[in-house]
Amino acid sequence: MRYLTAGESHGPQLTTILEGVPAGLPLTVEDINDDLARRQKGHGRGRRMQIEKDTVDILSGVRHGQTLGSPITLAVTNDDWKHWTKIMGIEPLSQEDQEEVKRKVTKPRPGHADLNGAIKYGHRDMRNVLERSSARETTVRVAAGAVARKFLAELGIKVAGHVTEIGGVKAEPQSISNLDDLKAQTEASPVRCYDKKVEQQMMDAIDTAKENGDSIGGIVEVIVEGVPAGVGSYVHYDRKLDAKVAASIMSINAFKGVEFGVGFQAASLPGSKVHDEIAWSEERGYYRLSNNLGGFEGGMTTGMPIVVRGVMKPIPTLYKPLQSVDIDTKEPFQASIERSDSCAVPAASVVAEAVVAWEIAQAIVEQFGQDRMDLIKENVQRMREHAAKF
Ligand SMILES: Cc1cc2nc3c(=O)[nH]c(=O)nc-3n(C[C@H](O)[C@H](O)[C@H](O)COP(=O)(O)O)c2cc1C
Ligand SMILES: C=C(O[C@@H]1CC(C(=O)O)=C[C@@H](OP(=O)(O)O)[C@H]1O)C(=O)O
Repeated sequence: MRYLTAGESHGPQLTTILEGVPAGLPLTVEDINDDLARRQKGHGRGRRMQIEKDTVDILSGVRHGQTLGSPITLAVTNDDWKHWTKIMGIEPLSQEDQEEVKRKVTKPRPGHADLNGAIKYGHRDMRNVLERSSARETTVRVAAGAVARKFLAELGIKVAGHVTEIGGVKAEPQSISNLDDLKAQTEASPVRCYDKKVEQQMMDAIDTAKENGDSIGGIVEVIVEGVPAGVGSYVHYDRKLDAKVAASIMSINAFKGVEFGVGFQAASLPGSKVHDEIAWSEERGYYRLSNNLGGFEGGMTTGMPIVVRGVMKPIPTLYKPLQSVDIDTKEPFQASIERSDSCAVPAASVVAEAVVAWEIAQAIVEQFGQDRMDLIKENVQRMREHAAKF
């Protein structure tokens, strides 16, 4: 399975084409809209989220509520487009419109793709860069992820994402063993954090940053339960599933690092506190006495929950201006801005769920059969039985 996305932040719509989703997967717009709505929430979002009410149109690849095996086209309309039809118009500008729309973006914002993208593509108007580098694109990645999540649910695999840290305020390591309970707590939280004790502190940290014209980042965690052991491979660098999952997290705008299980703490722990000892029982087959490695050994799943975290840097557009240089005049200036999120870590936890769900679903389709939901289900079940008896 693979997908491409297209669309500018203030253009008419975002689109994705999903290739290789097996035939026979039940799929409705509601399955996708639910995740789109979850991505729009979260304390710290800016005014744009009041304009947009993201919903999907399924334009191909689904008939009577079932996938066909043909490419699936998903589109989300930008409600803000109506305010940008001239600035973002597709046709060449008339003389009269040129006067009205002539203001180019020549002042690159530190932390954004603006300057590097302009140098790379030769754009003297950096709107040509920022429109596509914007995280608005994550809308359709969440739509693609919702399809992957539906696929995984058919195989009894659950995916949950949440926030574990915002602006230095940390949640207690979670002790909830049931993923459904964890999800219920997270969904009810304005910062998508299961730890009620720190929720208010997280919101206060966001509000303080905003009052100071600043922004903050944080850490999100995604847990995937129910993936059989042996998905991925150790035989080649580009078949290692942990590497693909890490790349998917790093592909989210503003993400700067990834860890699995105990992650970076492994640098200071002895091996006896890191490696997950192996046990066997009649009911469970092989299992681990701990899950410090976050569900991966040798680029393959261990059968334990996958636990992956990503760190998001603070939002780069600040109300407190940072210094930059105008690319036309070469004069220094201090950027001031009109609107931005001050913290998007809760929203990013939904994006992280989506990209991880896609990678796991893709690995399963590749390993257990490409075309038909019923055959994939049988093959996954066979693999589970094989592992239990092994
Ligand atoms: C859900 C989400 C919302 C974001 N909202 C904003 C925003 O409102 N303002 C902003 O400056 N950056 C925002 N970002 C981050 C930028 O898109 C990102 O930092 C920028 O494109 C540069 O990419 P890089 O940080 O990956 O290098 C957001 C990121 C995500 C994931
Ligand atoms: C539109 C979304 O996020 C946007 C991501 C973003 C950026 O620079 O990444 C900048 C802001 O866009 P605007 O300048 O239009 O307010 C955010 O609102 C979204 O998440 O749907």
